Amino acid sequence: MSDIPAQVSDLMDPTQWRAIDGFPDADITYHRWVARGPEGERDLPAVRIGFNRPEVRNAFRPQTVDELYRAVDHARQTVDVAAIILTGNGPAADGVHAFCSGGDQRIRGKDGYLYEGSAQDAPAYGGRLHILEVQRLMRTSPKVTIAAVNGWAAGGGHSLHVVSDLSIASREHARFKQTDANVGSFDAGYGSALLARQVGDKRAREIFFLAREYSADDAAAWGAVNEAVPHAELEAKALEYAALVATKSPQAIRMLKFAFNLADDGLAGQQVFAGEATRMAYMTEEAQEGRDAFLERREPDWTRFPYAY
Ligand SMILES: CC(C)(COP(=O)(O)OP(=O)(O)OC[C@H]1O[C@@H](n2cnc3c(N)ncnc32)[C@H](O)[C@@H]1OP(=O)(O)O)[C@@H](O)C(=O)NCCC(=O)NCCSC(=O)c1cc(O)c2ccccc2c1O
Repeated sequence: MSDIPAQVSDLMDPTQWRAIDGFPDADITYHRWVARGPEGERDLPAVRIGFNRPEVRNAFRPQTVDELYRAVDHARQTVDVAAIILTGNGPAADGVHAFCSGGDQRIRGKDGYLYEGSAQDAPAYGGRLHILEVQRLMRTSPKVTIAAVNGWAAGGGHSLHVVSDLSIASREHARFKQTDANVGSFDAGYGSALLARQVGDKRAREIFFLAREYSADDAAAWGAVNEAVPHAELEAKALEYAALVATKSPQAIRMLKFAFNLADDGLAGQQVFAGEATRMAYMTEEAQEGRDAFLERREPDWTRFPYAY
């Protein structure tokens, strides 16, 4: 039985989680959902990733993004994980809750976000904008990402909820504000284009151009989040979603996720979808006949396989 981890957030019930080896609590926390009982401990099919910088409304700096990428990729490669819950730890000392407030403006250099100690003008230390790599990984990972928006979702944090497959918002504390244009930034990729798909073009332009603050109920009414729930129920609801996803066929879920992404992701989306189609084809006797014929140095015998109509 693993140790019960520290309670990293008001909503996290530590008895339901175990820390994941190799991921010490730092700018993010990363936990595996578990069931503990008299018979011992059993892993359950979800992980929880929490932004862990509540003092800056969970803004991300380059090392946060590195840790986030590594955790999302670890979850991607963990075959008994169906869903990733992405949320923010907190609240901060002033009692304010945050999901994520985007790039940390204090360490923004002239060409991106800087690692601690990096000299702005040294050529080896360019600024980073690699939250976009995390967004791409979230799209190409077969795991369903569920944003549990517990507080402020602003700027690049707003975009992370937009890119998530599903979003649930705390009715009391979730606040949505797309501040990119306030600070001379713009997510001109998924953060704006997918938002327009979700809420409609005029509303998406309003959200970006006016940078006003919106509530969980606004977001639910517009289809930007799946549900607004009482704050105390937010993580339980996210786990309920994850558990439901895990009752479905893994193959069907990944084909559906990649099918939803395909048109918007162009040829890159087609490639991801097609990769899974190839995996299914490899499982057929027909494809195996091709492999076997090559290895046995004979002509393949396709006569058993019809030209289906
Ligand atoms: C999120 C807020 C609306 C919350 O307002 P509130 O009044 O509750 O809190 P404060 O403003 O007082 O903040 C408390 C405390 O936290 C610090 N802080 C908050 N957000 C950040 C931040 N993003 N960076 C650094 N510090 C932050 C704040 O300074 C206070 O500190 P004190 O020491 O004074 O106590 C409000 O905080 C807010 O509007 N935050 C900024 C949101 C924002 O503009 N984010 C950046 C948008 S740009 C972006 O995220 C982005 C990143 C990328 O990497 C991209 C890559 C490629 C394309 C686009 C990208 C992109 O757009």
